Amino acid sequence: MLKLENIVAGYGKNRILHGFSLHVPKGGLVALLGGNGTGKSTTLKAIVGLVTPQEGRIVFDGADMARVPAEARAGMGMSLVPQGKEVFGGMSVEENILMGAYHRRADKAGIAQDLEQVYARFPRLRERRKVAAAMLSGGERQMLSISRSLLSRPKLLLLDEPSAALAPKVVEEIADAIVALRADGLSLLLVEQNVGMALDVADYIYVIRAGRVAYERPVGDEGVGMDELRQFYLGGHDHG
Ligand SMILES: Nc1ncnc2c1ncn2[C@@H]1O[C@H](COP(=O)(O)OP(=O)(O)OP(=O)(O)O)[C@@H](O)[C@H]1O
Repeated sequence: MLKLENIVAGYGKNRILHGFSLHVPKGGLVALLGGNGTGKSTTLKAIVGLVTPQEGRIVFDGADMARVPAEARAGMGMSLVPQGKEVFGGMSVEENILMGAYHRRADKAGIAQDLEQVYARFPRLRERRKVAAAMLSGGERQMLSISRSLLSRPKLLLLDEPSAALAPKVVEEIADAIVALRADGLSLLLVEQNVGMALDVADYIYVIRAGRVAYERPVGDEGVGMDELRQFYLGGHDHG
């Protein structure tokens, strides 16, 4: 679904990614872990086209993204749920969700169907659909951001630290929602600082450090474990 090959990217002369590679298979749930300022958000920006790589290749659903502008990438089926849980506070929950369908606003029947699906997945949003989004809790805002992305009917969902600043119980709810989306056939790239949550949901883990892959492993019986990962994640020693 998504392949990053030796991406070199940054801001002006400030290089952040130094040959970063990553693969999200169709239907896969891949987690990208790393500390503050290691290049996780920059990776997501490169994928959606907000940062242009100086070197390397991004292939999405079989197409080279080099000449595809950011606006076109959303229409091709990738959607970013940005960090920060930003919502349009003065607009209702439903109006916020519907903004995700802006590029296909003529498809009234399809949009109604997708809205129904999103409400079935997040009943709390249905209950609060008329409420101003500013009134929502952090967890509800995260659900709203995910729902807005889903209204664009993505093939690949990119999530930037969905667990940030949420209580453990709410993180569990978000994790359950992510697993359910994957069960529906969506491919997901989850950027996280919450190692436990990532290990619970992902089937493959990358750790980024200083703009490079420091560690990568499948999750599971014979794959990566919490102790091992913690050692790499917290900066024990470099790999490869
Ligand atoms: N728009 C920008 N212009 C210049 N430098 C930037 C810009 N955005 C990010 N950076 C720098 O790039 C580096 C990597 O940032 P990035 O946001 O990719 O890190 P991150 O791994 O997502 O960290 P965090 O978990 O804190 O969000 C940081 O040193 C940051 O200061």
